Amino acid sequence: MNAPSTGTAAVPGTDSPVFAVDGLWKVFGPRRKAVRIPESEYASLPAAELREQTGCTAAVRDVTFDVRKGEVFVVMGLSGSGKSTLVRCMTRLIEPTAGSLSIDGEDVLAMDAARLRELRRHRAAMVFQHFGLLPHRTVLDNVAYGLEIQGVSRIDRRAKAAEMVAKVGLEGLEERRPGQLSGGQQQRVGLARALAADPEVLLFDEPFSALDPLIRREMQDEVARLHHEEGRTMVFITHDLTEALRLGDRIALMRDGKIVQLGTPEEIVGSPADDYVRDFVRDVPREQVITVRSAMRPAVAGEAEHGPALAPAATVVEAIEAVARCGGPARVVDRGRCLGVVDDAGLLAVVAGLPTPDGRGVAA
Ligand SMILES: Nc1ncnc2c1ncn2[C@@H]1O[C@H](COP(=O)(O)OP(=O)(O)OP(=O)(O)O)[C@@H](O)[C@H]1O
Repeated sequence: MNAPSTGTAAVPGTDSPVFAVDGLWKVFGPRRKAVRIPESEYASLPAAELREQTGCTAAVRDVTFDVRKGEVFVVMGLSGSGKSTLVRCMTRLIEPTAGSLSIDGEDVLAMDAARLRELRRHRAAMVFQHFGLLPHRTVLDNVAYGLEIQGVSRIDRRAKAAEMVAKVGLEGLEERRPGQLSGGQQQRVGLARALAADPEVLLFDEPFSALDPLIRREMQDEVARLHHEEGRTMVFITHDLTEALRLGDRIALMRDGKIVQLGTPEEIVGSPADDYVRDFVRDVPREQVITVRSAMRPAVAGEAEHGPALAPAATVVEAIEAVARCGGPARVVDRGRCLGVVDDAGLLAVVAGLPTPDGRGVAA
């Protein structure tokens, strides 16, 4: 098994971390103190043996990552892999067992109750799958609720709430109650409520998993749009690979409480860290994720001067269209400089799962 990748490719935003998580553990079970994880030898037992011998579950095992400013960081994994526990630990809705955790350099584990409240209200707001809306309040009042708790005046909070309701596309529905809305609309109210507090980070816990596929897609587009417009840092939990690939700048793939790979969608699909990840991404249409930066080869004899130009982040699908239209190689151009070319052989190799010129994309 390879060491998990750290996801070193360029992502939007800067490199300064918002959240820094280091060596984090969460152990559940009545005997968790007695088993002394992570210090004891129990820490290295596989999940089933640990449960058998101690009755404990290590839901999060020695997890380390940063969430960078302005990125969408996706935590993905099958049911029971530890996603929710991990993200709840980040604002101490669940107390971690061991490890360190900071937000903007401030130690979250050292925060007192008042500081924690401030963290959850102003700095890292959570959007849940079950929207937690107040049934007897109108849409507008539900959105204003968080501001009410913060002590914002009625006039100001209603103005802010109206702005957020419009932002998530619910204009005209302000006076309805949650029961008079569809699931997707209710999720939009939940989103508007979280946005109203203007948090530095939005944490989404499988927000769309109860929605039907079309509405789900619509909500994903909504999140992508909001992210694009505002550049807000987001942490997004999902068990759906398509959702993860669509939304994530980087993805942490979890299995049995551990991160088995952390990387960009292209790194996860193009260079799976082990057989588990390879199996996970087997059915992903590679040409929609792999970029021409990985598929290009050096230009030879005059190729750098002719042919359609593509940005390095263009996908192989886009390149196939360009190459098919012009009947020759396309150039990969960054700020006026030709980095290389993609031709039909290189593009077909990606589709076929053969190694790309940069060594990625070894066949599954
Ligand atoms: N309060 C708890 N007490 C005991 N075990 C727990 C508790 N909460 C979670 N677990 C266990 O920890 C592991 C990780 O659970 P978690 O809910 O974090 O996974 P998940 O990946 O979010 O799953 P899902 O996608 O189903 O929500 C599971 O084995 C779960 O049974």
